[in-house]
Amino acid sequence: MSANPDPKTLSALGLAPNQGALQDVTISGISVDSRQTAENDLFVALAGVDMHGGEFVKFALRMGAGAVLTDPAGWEIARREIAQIDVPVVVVEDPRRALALAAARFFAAQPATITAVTGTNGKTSVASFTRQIWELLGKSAVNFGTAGVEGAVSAPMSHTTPEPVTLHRLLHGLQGDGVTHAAMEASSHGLEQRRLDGVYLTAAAFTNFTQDHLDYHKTFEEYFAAKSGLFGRVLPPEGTAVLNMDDPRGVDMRDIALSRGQDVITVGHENCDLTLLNARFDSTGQDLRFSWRDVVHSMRLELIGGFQAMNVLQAAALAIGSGAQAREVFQTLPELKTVQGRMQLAATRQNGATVFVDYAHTPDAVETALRAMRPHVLGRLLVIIGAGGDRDTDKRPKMGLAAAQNADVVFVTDDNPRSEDPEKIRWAVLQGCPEATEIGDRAQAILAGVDALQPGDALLIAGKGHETGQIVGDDIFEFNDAEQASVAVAALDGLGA
Ligand SMILES: CC(=O)N[C@H]1[C@@H](OP(=O)(O)OP(=O)(O)OC[C@H]2O[C@@H](n3ccc(=O)[nH]c3=O)[C@H](O)[C@@H]2O)O[C@H](CO)[C@@H](O)[C@@H]1O[C@H](C)C(=O)N[C@@H](C)C(=O)N[C@H](CCC(=O)O)C(=O)O
Ligand SMILES: Nc1ncnc2c1ncn2[C@@H]1O[C@H](COP(=O)(O)OP(=O)(O)OP(=O)(O)O)[C@@H](O)[C@H]1O
Ligand SMILES: N[C@H](CCC[C@H](N)C(=O)O)C(=O)O
Ligand SMILES: [Mg+2]
Repeated sequence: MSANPDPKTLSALGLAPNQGALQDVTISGISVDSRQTAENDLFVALAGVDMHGGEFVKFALRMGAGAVLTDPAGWEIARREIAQIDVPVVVVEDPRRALALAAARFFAAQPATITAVTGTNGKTSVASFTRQIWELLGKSAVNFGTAGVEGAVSAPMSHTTPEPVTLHRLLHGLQGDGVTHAAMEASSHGLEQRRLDGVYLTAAAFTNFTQDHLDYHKTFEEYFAAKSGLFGRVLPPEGTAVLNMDDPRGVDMRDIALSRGQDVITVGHENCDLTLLNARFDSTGQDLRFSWRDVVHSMRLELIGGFQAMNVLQAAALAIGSGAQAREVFQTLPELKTVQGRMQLAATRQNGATVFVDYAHTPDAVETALRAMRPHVLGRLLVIIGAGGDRDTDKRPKMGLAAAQNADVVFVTDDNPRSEDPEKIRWAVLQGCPEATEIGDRAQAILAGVDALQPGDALLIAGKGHETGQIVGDDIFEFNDAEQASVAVAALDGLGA
């Protein structure tokens, strides 16, 4: 998947040199980092958070760069530092967008059907459900984002939304592998930096908007503006916008989508195209009653948590908006599996009590996960929590409090103590939940939690989700919550359990 496609001219990439040597040249690759620039690459000098890529033009040229793309500030810096630039230079106001469009043209091929989802929470879940629906309809499909590439192709990824060269190399490779359908996550960083502007989307979804990433976006409005770019800029007018109208910002997104001439599918609890009318929860899932443009359907979901139903309906709407038949899409829903490490049913005791694993590692997430579980549980709700070392210390007692307020029984244990003294971290968590049982060893805590389960009870093991290691000092010990839950159930109920 890593090979570059055939070399192309700047003009074929939509780039016209206006500085340096004013001639069209053929480039063999595109690079945004001088350290990774190869002979005849187009080097793209971008404004960074700390420095400007313009400072590295001289190094990129030494590496053999065949052309440069930058903004006026980058050009100023480069010109100051380099006596004469003999390669063509393209100076534009928005080089990130020019890069995204050029990368799309350079790699040329993309799967025919691509959807993107933005929102503070639920992106990975909606993308995974969309891919699963397509697979159940017989398509060759992937989703990609925080959890890497999953589905017809598996690969790790370092970003939720990769920068354009990595993104289009991936899409080109997927198309070559016969993948026809891809569901991607659009992070607010990715949208702000125009990383996906060259992707041809058939449909795009908005899940919700709450506080996050204010370190990068500075204000709520900037953060919203980044997200709304998915509909205002990236999704073409012939695309379908799938919007969660339960979120107050859904109305703003709808105005933007309609002003661009996009089709809109609204999703929510009242008066929407796809309306969630009712849900009945039980120990392993929920029965949904929903309407699609006034026709009522009912369907079983083997998923825990009211918010998962909304994620599933948004995924269904993305599949419909990309051309699938609604009735066929709805028939796949009972087959959907939860996303790894997110409200994942990890084990069931012989007495019927259940054990779930979730990635909740903030006070808000602990509360959300426990509240979502409550209607599924006839008996008591037990939780195991811990807080990471070398991370926000302020959240520790708050996580303890969220656990105490929303669960009936709390165990406090270790979760990646890293360089810190684990006892001190547990002590801080316990300030919020003084009644909790403290068991430092995570495997022992899981065993104790599972042992305490009576018929009708459920246990949530929070914090590590899909993680496969426990970080202690500089060591990483193999550890997986779901695996440990199964081990504990087998030990207590016998191996056949
Ligand atoms: C905050 C942010 O998004 N930063 C991105 C940004 O880097 P930057 O602005 O800090 O770059 P810089 O270090 O100041 O350097 C400026 C430019 O000079 C170049 N350079 C630098 C040094 C050198 O020797 N030669 C050289 O050419 C750099 O490649 C860069 O283009 O531009 C780089 C190139 O496009 C990105 O790799 C980098 O992502 C960094 C790695 C990152 O971690 N981003 C995270 C925050 C991110 O995008 N996260 C979201 C998900 C968030 C979430 O939902 O949790 C994601 O989609 O993954
Ligand atoms: N629709 C939703 N509304 C509220 N909370 C949700 C929703 N979907 C998921 N969550 C919560 O958010 C957590 C992360 O879910 P998910 O990974 O799907 O989100 P994400 O947007 O991809 O997050 P990230 O930005 O970290 O990649 C889940 O463990 C769950 O507790
Ligand atoms: N990626 C996040 C999540 C950590 C989850 C939890 N297991 C922890 O180690 O705190 C972090 O590194 O802060
Ligand atoms: Mg994600």
